[in-house]
Amino acid sequence: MARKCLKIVTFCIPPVGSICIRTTQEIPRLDVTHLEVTQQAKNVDVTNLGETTHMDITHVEVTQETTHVDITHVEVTQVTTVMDATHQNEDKLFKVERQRLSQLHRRLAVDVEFTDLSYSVLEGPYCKKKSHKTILKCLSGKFCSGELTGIMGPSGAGKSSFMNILAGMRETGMEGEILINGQQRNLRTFRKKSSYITQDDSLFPNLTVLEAMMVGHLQCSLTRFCEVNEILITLDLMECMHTRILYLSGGQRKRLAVAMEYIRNPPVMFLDEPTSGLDSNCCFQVVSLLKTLAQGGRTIICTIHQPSAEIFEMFDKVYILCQGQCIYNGTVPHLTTFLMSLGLHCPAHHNPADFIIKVASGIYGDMTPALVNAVKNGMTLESARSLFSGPFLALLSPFFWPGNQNCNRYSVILGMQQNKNLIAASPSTETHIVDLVLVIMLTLVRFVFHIVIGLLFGLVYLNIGNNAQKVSYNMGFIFLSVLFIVFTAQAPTVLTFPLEMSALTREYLNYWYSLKAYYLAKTMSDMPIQIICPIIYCCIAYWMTGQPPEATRFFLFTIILTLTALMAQSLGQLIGAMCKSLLVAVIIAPSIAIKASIFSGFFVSYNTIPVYLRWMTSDSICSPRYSFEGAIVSVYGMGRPDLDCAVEHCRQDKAEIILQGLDMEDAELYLDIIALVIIFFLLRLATYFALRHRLRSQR
Ligand SMILES: Nc1ncnc2c1ncn2[C@@H]1O[C@H](COP(=O)(O)OP(=O)(O)OP(=O)(O)O)[C@@H](O)[C@H]1O
Repeated sequence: MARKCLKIVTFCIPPVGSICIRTTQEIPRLDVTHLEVTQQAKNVDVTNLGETTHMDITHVEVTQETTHVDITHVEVTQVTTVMDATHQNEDKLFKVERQRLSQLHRRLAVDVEFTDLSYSVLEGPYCKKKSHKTILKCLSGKFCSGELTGIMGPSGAGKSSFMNILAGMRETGMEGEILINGQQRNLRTFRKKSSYITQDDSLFPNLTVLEAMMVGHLQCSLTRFCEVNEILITLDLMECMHTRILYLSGGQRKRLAVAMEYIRNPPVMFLDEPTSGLDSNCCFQVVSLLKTLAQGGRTIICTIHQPSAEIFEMFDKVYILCQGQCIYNGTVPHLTTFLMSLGLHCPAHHNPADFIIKVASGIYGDMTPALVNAVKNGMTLESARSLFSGPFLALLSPFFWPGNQNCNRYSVILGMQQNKNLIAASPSTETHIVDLVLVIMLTLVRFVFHIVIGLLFGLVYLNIGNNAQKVSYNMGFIFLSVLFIVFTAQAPTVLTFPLEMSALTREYLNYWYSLKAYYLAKTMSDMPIQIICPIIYCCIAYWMTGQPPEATRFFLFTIILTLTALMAQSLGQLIGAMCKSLLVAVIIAPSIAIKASIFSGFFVSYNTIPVYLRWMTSDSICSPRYSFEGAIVSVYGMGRPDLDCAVEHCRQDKAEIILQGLDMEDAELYLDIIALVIIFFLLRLATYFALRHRLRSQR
């Protein structure tokens, strides 16, 4: 057992509670076997200026009554003698994690400083005048690189709002200053440097863990694969590497969300309650991962609800909120000291994290004004410093408060790392292609459905296409074909954006990709199915129902139905993009299609429609009027010869007469095609802007 003499510069002994010892040199994890102190103390906590050090002190002897002494040395032994098995395992795990993750490249150090930060929102019923509600009040502080900072506070204290403001997710209603590395925050640049992991860890459910990790890198290089492997091993996700996200447990999803951001390697990470819903072991894993990331020089800021004492100790700094105000901003070990200075004594063996939440919740009376004042008067970090009076300690004081030092230290170490390629090439095309492959079953169902309905219509309307006595049935077939294509193309796409909105918001606001890239990918990946399905349907139904056996007519009929599918798909996307509620989108979409069908020209001719409603036939861009007209003209127009008729003086054997009956004798097919193409592009454009507006309004 190696014995070592360490120079301890000082330690303070509060009347009750923990003892804080600080050393001048960097030491590895050590166990102190014997330490003479001057007053009874139950909990002993030792920290130093170097790498995090926890000393387990086995014996504390009280020899004299004083509250403040200088100690010149203390006897220590190397690690492992006192630690129990659990501690040993955790320590080992932590070291392995650190070793693994340290192999991944480091990023630029980013310190986030904020001064007099306030945030207010407008609230009140929709119909009445809204009033201002102040959620955050004059918050100031600095979160440094290399630190794991926890934002704590009772429910409704403003933790999430604070994180949203800091991360740049919200701007409206914000006042105050946010500095990044001492410079005014440029939101766009900062968002590229940071990532935000929301509470609901919105992930694309159909990807496997490995696919989710590989997204964004079109070349699946060996290095990339190794990096991903390392992270998955570290996060204990190897076993579920090929499991779809849909089936992951809550803890696995949380770890994957962190891992996915980690692979981007941003210098700043915000996490909204990363441990919510996790068991203690998972919480430990997640927080120790965050600690490791912080030790790699990143700025890690997360909100956390009542952590266990073990997890609480892992935070370098805590920022505690109560009613939107800061009631503590400092290191974990000093929290009890700070509270004591205000007469709040954390009971022995009591978790300080629980204690402060109880204090903030008013269990010990309304302490908020006193705490807020104490923070404003600099008593968080400063308060404990005041215990170390004397010129000698004043000289050494910069060494005692590693928070400030860390900022500089990591800045120096990491400042040389250039932030070259933070944003991955647009991953969305890949995401959606992978997504598409994964929903192959759904695609197959759609293909099969088009074949089955094509056959069904073909059998029901078998060979009626050239029968003059069954013209009305044939028109029914054409109208039903348009309606079938509209519904099958529109229904799945209505759900697309409402279902993906949270994942899209997270990834877009984290600058994984641009909205253009996402939207283009979405459009491109869906398009082949929307084109192939109508073609399959037409190949079956057109010929079975005995429509004119001419390649041109078949070709034009198919084009009209394909354009109809694309238009309906775009309309579905627009409805989905505009509706915040999935339920509303699902109700609105078929209602619009039904409304449009009335004016399609099948149920009622243009001249029969009341004048004041005629605008709906042409101006309503979602109307299948052009589709129906185009399909009818491709079948009955373009100088079609007379139809077969079994009776003499048949009135429906002339194609022109059929068209006249529908007020379509002057209809031009090319105009219908052009109209459908224009509507398609307009709807796509409108969808893009609707999405953009929705994403921007999230800020
Ligand atoms: N847009 C808003 N309009 C009105 N009130 C709001 C709005 N956003 C937040 N609040 C209010 O601000 C307060 C702080 O909310 P916030 O979600 O930040 O709290 P929190 O500390 O994260 O709570 P929890 O721990 O329960 O998630 C709450 O009282 C909440 O009702």
